[in-house]
Amino acid sequence: MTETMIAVIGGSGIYEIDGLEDARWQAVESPWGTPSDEILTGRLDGVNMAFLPRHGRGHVHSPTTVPYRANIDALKRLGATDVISVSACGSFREEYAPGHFVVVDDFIDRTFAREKSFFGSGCVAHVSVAHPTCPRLGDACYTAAKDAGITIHKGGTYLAMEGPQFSSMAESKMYRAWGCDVIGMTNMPEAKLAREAELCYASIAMVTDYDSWHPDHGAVEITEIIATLTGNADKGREMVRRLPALLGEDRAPCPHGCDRALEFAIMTAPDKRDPALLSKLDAVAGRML
Ligand SMILES: CSC[C@H]1O[C@H](OP(=O)(O)O)[C@H](O)[C@@H]1O
Ligand SMILES: Nc1ncnc2[nH]cnc12
Repeated sequence: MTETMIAVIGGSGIYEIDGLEDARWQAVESPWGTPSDEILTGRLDGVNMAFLPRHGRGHVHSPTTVPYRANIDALKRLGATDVISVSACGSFREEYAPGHFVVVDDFIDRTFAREKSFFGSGCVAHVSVAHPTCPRLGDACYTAAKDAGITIHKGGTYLAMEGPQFSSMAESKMYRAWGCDVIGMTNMPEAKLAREAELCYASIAMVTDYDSWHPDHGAVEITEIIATLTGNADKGREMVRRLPALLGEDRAPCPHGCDRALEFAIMTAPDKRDPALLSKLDAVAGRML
């Protein structure tokens, strides 16, 4: 058994969580750069918690400039075992209405201006992201949200776009035709990096709008998104408050293998590995190096 640490990455509109015992914001240094902000740590119902505002307090980072590698590395360094991403999103389905939550279980990654891996020349690794989220963690979020009276849907494919502009109507219709359910700008490469770092990752998408495909709704307006976000953010915090009781203080190995993702992934021969890269990989892959 390992001691659980639930890390929450708060998206647009979620810059803090309340109710933590021994709460303190702490700076965590990472060889992958400076994380989006300090990390709020504490305990909730006896379980270790960490909270990181993805865009930084005051919303400093755009979806492209969020330091995804530093964020995931810093959470791993602190001892996180489970990462829950809570994000605003647009919806491609009539029944996934603004104010509803979706447990995302797959992604299409259309981002193109971000560093997507901890690995590379000098230490090459290929992890599987066939199933990019953790069903155990997603199920706990679903139960927590239901218990909090939130309308939540199980399962959805999230289209990760580069942004920062919203999609054109033609793009929106195309993503819908591809079978995508929701759209946002931040869950990639975050989910891929969490897998490389052997962290369980669940994504809860909070619907704020119908993107631009819907004939009865106009273009996405940031003012409308912000209005919906305010209500969603309170619900998101309600869901988080219920998670420690569901996940527990100690954690059995992940039945889906998220915590063993690197086991056969590293390709580079030990004598060909770059010592400088290996030293940066101490937290993410130290177990395997
Ligand atoms: C505020 S609307 C656009 C913005 O909101 C989402 O951010 P996050 O995923 O961090 O909640 C979306 O991905 C865009 O970055
Ligand atoms: N329609 C949308 N497209 C991309 N990111 C979003 N975040 C919230 N709504 C969005």
